[in-house]
Amino acid sequence: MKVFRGLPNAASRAPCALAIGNFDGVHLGHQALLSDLRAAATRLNIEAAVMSFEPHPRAFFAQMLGDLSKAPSRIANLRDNLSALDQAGIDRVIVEHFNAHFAALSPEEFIQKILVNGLHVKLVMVGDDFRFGAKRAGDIHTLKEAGERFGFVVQTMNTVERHGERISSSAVRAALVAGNFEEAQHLLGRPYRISGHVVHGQKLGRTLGFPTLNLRIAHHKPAVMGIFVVQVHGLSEAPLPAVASMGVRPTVDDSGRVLLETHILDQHVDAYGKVIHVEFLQKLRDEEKYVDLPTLTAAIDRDADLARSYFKRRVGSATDRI
Ligand SMILES: Cc1cc2nc3c(=O)[nH]c(=O)nc-3n(C[C@H](O)[C@H](O)[C@H](O)COP(=O)(O)O)c2cc1C
Ligand SMILES: Nc1ncnc2c1ncn2[C@@H]1O[C@H](COP(=O)(O)OP(=O)(O)OP(=O)(O)O)[C@@H](O)[C@H]1O
Repeated sequence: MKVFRGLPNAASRAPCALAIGNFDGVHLGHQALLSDLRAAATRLNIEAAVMSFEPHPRAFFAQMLGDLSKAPSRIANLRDNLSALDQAGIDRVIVEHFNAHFAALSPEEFIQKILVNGLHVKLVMVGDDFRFGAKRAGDIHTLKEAGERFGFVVQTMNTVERHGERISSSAVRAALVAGNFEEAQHLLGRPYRISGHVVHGQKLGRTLGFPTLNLRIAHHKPAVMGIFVVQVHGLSEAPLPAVASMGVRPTVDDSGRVLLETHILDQHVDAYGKVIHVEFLQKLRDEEKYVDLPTLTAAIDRDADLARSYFKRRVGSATDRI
């Protein structure tokens, strides 16, 4: 899969079937749409392409208004979203920088400059609620009318629902914020995981007795925040039981930088530079600012014990079923 930051240059503009959206989390609704897109592209013998936006348009508008509480939290980082698009068989992803210039494009300008001249679209696949262009003025009818003029087809997708509710990134965010990882898994069609390269931390964890594998989180508002029971994939055949903290570590750091720190239970692993996948299983608590390091260490000690009990219970219930 090829990834472009902004529109590809003229040499890379092969005709394509295109889906447009944020695709945060690549949930089951997205996957159904991408599967139809893949089939249409194969039928027409053209590339399957996705146009996505960075930052999320609602995060951009929230920043313009100076009210970050209006920005949507982020389900997945770019690496995980791209990897899910790759698995869906997409050939090309265009990550468009969403800025004031882009936001001001009228529906007609978006169609002419981006879809027709920029991407040579032959087919556009969208959900039935699709809106685009400045002030969200364009809809499926605008797109279909332009398709007749410019020679592309518009194909729409019926809404994919679960228990009568539309599956959406917003629904996944709500499940994650509530710590309901089972519901998130039902909406995503796979367990909720965050992946990344292990980076060096302040190495304070070792002296506290809890060394951690640290992943940098590039965005400021992850959908999960707090302390969690997790398991780590990518270091051995079986996933490793662990406990993790996603947050800004107010006791030891005032930079406001978000980190995902994972302590593997009861074994030493050296994973610097490796890519790991942290799967979230249960929320234990919110992050706290402790008065000193011994109080913090005692709290992490309790978290680790709770995580060990979680895994023991899980083994117990698996043996019960045999
Ligand atoms: C299970 C767990 C729970 C944690 N809870 C908190 C917390 O509530 N408040 C906090 O400031 N830091 C918390 N931390 C982060 C620690 O402050 C951090 O891991 C420690 O300072 C070592 O970081 P370093 O190895 O990157 O230096 C937690 C870490 C883990 C692994
Ligand atoms: N449940 C669904 N069924 C069918 N199509 C969907 C579904 N969810 C999203 N789509 C379509 O997938 C494309 C990308 O969607 P996008 O990520 O922008 O929306 P979303 O998942 O509803 O996210 P948010 O909740 O952040 O608005 C759009 O064409 C959208 O209409």
